Amino acid sequence: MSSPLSNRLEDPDGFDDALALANDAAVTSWPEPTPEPTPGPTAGPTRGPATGPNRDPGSRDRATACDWATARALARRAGRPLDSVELPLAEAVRHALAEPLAALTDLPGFDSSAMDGWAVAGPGPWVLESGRGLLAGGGAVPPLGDGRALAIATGARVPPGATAVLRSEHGRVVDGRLSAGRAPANGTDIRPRGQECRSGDLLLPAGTAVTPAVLGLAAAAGYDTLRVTRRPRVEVLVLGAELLGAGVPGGGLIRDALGPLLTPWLAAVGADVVAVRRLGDDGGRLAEAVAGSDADVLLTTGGTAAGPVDHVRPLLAERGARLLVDGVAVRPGHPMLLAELPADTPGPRHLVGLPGNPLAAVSGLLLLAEPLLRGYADLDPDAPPHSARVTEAVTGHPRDTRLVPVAFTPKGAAPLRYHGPAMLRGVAAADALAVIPPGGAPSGSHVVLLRMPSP
Ligand SMILES: Nc1nc2c(c(=O)[nH]1)N[C@H]1C(S)=C(S)[C@@H](COP(=O)(O)OP(=O)(O)OC[C@H]3O[C@@H](n4cnc5c(N)ncnc54)[C@H](O)[C@@H]3O)O[C@H]1N2
Ligand code: MOO
Repeated sequence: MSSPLSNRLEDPDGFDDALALANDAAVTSWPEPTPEPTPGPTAGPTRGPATGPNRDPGSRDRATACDWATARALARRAGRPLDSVELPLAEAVRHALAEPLAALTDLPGFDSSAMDGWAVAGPGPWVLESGRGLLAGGGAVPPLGDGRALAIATGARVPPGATAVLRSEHGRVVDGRLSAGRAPANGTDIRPRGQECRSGDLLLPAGTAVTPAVLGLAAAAGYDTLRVTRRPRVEVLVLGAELLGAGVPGGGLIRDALGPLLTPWLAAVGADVVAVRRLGDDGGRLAEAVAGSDADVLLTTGGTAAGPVDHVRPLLAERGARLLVDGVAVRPGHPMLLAELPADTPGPRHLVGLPGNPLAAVSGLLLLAEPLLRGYADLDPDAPPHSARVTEAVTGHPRDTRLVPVAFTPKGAAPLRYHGPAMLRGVAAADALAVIPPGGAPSGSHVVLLRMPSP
């Protein structure tokens, strides 16, 4: 019997073990990121609008397609940071700081106890002050005289005159006198005011991604709101008369798999999805939707090839759009495109055309949509290409780069089955798409990985 991983890539429609593999998968450790190549002067947009619906899509793509890294770099360059907005902390997460975060207070704002125990003044033993002691959040505290001690809780203000805090487990109280095995050195377990920062200190530079931890720091430093770069507003136009929005498909119709996938995916890479509209195969409705959109970016699915109802390229040509990326030499996903819409008309600046085949659409998300949208949002590319060893040989395309779903395992990146362009089973279990160069990747060789965005 073959191993559960064998023949995955030779038999893309065969029995799937992707989920079983994913369930066992542990995250591997990642070598240094591979820098993204910067396209040279000849790698930029070289052509105008597409040239009509009736040419052979394969030959068109070959003539104009760029490589995957150039596509990412062009998309990244096209997405220029948007204007800034002031948002309450809770809404600022997953944005980029539009201005440096400077402390509005010293941190800590007062000398505070790092431990539960006693504030002590001078070398012991000490006379213990009576009363309940000092708690976090208490007001001004009277000075502590030399030779005296006072119970104190973690986070409470240390009284003036105290020289150290003695931890509760290091002291003993007998008849109102506190003694310690060894007297604490001056400053022990006192967090001095301003230890982490002084008011006005730069805590984080502009451009930092606002993570939950950044929100915590901002709150600690006195912020209720943050000025952040606006996230791009994206409208998704799902094309295809065969697509159902709900229910079990049948009768030649299929479920729209991309609408549900795209909203959280786009949110995860730094965009706000303002609408997902299914437009069937109606070129007129598509034209109206493009003309009437007030989003920053339009994202279409399907209709990128040269079939009778593939309206995207012809419409872009009609509108005088410029194709920044017109096909990418990857499988799946080669018909993907990125267009710049004319600046003299209001509305979206860019349109990303994802191929209709679901895995091909995921390729387009990683190569075009993600870098473009993160550029708009001023976020670093979320998934700088990493690399890992493939756990087995992966067959290559003769000329193009293959993007193959892989799961992270302790032994490296394991290619998954069901990676055909129309399939989602492989990618649903994947941590990344592995970039397989033309000709293939031998077992154990390093390949670049395009990671799935975290939810
Ligand atoms: N003569 C050629 N035909 C095709 C070529 C080619 O090189 N020469 N390339 C093929 C490749 S590769 C792809 S990818 C597709 C891209 O076509 P479109 O972007 O025009 O996509 P559609 O034709 O609209 O759909 C393709 C396929 O995907 C299904 N689909 C579409 N949208 C969805 C969705 N939201 N959820 C689930 N599935 C969807 C659709 O039903 C089709 O089966 O062109 C090939 N043709
Ligand atoms: O390249 Mo298509 O985009 O294989 O599915």
